[in-house]
Amino acid sequence: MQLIVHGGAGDEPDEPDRRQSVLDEAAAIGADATTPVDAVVSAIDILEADPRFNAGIGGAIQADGVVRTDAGIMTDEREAGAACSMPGVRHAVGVARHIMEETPHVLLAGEHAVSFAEGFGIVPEELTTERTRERFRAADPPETDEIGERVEWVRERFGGADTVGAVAVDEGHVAAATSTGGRWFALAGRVGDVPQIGCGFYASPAGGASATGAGEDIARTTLAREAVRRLEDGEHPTDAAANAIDEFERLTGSTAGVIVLDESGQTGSAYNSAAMQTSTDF
Ligand SMILES: N[C@@H](CC(=O)O)C(=O)O
Repeated sequence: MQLIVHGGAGDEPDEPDRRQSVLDEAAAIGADATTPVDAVVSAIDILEADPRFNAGIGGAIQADGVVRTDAGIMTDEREAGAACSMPGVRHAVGVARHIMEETPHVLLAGEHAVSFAEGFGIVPEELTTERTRERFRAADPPETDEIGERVEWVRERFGGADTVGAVAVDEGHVAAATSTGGRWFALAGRVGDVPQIGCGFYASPAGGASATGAGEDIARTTLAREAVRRLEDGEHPTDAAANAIDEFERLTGSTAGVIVLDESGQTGSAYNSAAMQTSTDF
C-alpha cells in the first residue's frame, strides 16, 4: 500500500512537530490497511480525532456557533460517496464511505446525513474544544438575526484551513478522500469543495488527489479533477500537483494545496499557501 496524507494548506501551524507526528502515525496506520478505501478512511479517522486539524474534533465553527463537517471519498472504479453539513459528526469520512458502499447516492446532507450516520453507529458528539470556543467568542459573534449584518460579519472573518485528506494505491487500485470542518465563521449551512466530486477529492484509474484551501475557489476550478486529469495526460505526480496549483492561482489568485498519487504509487504535492504538512508511507 502506498499512501500520502495532508493536514491542510494554510498558515504556518502552531505546533508543526506535534502535527507532523500525528500525520506520520496516520500514514503508517493507513499503509497497514488491506484496501485503499480502508487505508484512506483509517488514516483520516486518526486526523479527525485530533483537535490540531480542522476535521472532526476541533473543526471550524460556523457563524451560529456550530461545527458542521463535510467529507468525500472516491475510488478508481468511480465509486463515490460524500456527506455534508453534519452537525457534531466527527468521523465524516466514515459516513461518506457508507454512502458510497451502501446507497445508490453520491451525497447526503444535513440532518438526514446525521440520521444515516447514526444507523451505522456514528453518533454526533461535541466537536468544539476550549481553544476553538475561545476563538469563536473572540470574534464577537453577531446576536442579530438580520441577514445583512450576519453576512457582513461573515465577510470580515471567513477563512481558515487545516482540512485533512489522503490518497492510497495498492496494486493499481486507488482511493482518495478528504474531510473537513469547513472554513471558520462561514454562514450556517455553508458547504465548500470538500464533499463535491472533483473539487476536494477525485480518483480515476490514473490516480487520485485530495485538495485543501479556499473551498469556494477550489470548487470553481475543480482542483482535484484538474490534478488527476494531468495524471491521465501522462504528467508525473510532482508536475501534476505543481501545474494544477499554478493554474489554480492564475485563475483565482487564491491559495490551495493538493496531494497526488498515481496508480504506480508515485506521489506529488504542491501548495501556494504558507504551509502544508504531508506524510507518506509505503
Ligand atoms: N477546503 C476547505 C478548507 C480547508 O481546506 O482547510 C473548505 O473550504 O471547506
